[in-house]
Amino acid sequence: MSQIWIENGLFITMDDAAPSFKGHMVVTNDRISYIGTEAPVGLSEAVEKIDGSKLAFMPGLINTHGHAAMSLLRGYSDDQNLQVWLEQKMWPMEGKYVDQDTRAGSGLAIVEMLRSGTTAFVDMYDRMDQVAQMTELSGIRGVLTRGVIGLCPEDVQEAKLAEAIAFARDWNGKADGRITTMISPHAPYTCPPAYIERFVQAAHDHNLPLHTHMSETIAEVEQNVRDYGVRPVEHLDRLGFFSRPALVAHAVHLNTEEIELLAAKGVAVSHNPVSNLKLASGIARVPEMLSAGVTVSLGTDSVASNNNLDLFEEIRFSALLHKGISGDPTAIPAWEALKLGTIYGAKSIWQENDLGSLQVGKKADFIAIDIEQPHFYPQTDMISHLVYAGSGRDVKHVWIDGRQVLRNGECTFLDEEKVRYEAQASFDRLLNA
Ligand SMILES: N[C@@H](CCSC[C@H]1O[C@@H](n2cnc3c(=O)[nH]cnc32)[C@H](O)[C@@H]1O)C(=O)O
Ligand SMILES: [Zn+2]
Repeated sequence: MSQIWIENGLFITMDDAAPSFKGHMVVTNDRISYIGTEAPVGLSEAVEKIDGSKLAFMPGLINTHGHAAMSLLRGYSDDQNLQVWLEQKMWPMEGKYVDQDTRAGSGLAIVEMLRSGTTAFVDMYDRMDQVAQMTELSGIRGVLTRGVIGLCPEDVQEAKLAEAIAFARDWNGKADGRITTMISPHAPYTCPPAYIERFVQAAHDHNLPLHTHMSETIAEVEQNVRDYGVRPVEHLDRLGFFSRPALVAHAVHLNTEEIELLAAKGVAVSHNPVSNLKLASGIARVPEMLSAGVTVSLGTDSVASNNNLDLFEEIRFSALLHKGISGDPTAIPAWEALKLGTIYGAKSIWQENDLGSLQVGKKADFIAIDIEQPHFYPQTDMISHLVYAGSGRDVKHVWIDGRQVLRNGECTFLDEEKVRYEAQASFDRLLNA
């Protein structure tokens, strides 16, 4: 049995019953076994004590949409809209990837995520065995899925679907349960309807959730109406997509009926504010979705459209952006913004019983923030400070499943120098390939 005792820390729990307090937390093996203001009793003699007096602790952040391996393409194409960026810039480069590139790119992304306090990430890409292996090695938690673009001949479609199913089946529950999987047609505009139906069927057959990009741009919505006579939400609904647990990324352009339908069907939305701003896609109607009862969480999308994986930025953007465009300063208050990055993230990946808050019985996925810095003074409302003044660079330690995966800002299971070297080598090769 291993035990950790965090002494005299400031805990931001994400539990409405006790949002924040000075106190103690005990982790026994991979779960939180005690949290409270009083010192714990009856601990094992071998307990590892951690002085929490200069730190704030909170649940690890959950990034509910991204493409880790695209970290190699950071800064490769800025200041373009989605269509040009994807078709003329990303896809040609991605077409040159070999296994080592996906491995190098996802390694780089994982280091960046751990260093900025993300403990679980959703990843949609191909060559997913590489991503899964890096996930396993690094200690991070992943919800992984082989995304499929279906604009290809039928035999290639068959092979990709088979690969997506095989990956999801092989890796679900692996890495001590840190890896779970989903089934993902890339988007309604890159997969024909009959093909999407096969993903839905596979999700039913193998009891897996579904993930996709949806209603990201006005052009996408218009094209969907032109091609299929309905907007993307109704289109996916007709194809049975929402008959399974589903997580959709973006959902920027929704009308009120669509928001109500997503709420009624229990569809989770990954809001990617920075990527949506950078690609000029628009601003999702998050306050309306939240008041309609839609589960909304936060994603970075890839760094090729962000250009970093610091989820504290999405938290702050969601707190600011929706005030700005609604003219309502109470839109998405600090506590709600933090929930988007934590407990709502856990709900979006169907793991709210295990993740997203510091509560007894939950998995010990938590982060420690160095609050002895000027931007956290005066030390008053740390929830406000974390949202409006903090950043991922303030994260000092990270634990996942009770294992320390980041110590003093450095990954414990990955060789960061090697990761940076390999990312550069891959990029240099891709550029000249
Ligand atoms: N190459 C794969 C599909 C990969 S899924 C992930 C894809 O999503 C793309 N992507 C990244 N960000 C976005 C976004 O915001 N909207 C739509 N697609 C995106 C990315 O370029 C990548 O091609 C195949 O064999 O079918
Ligand atoms: Zn995406």
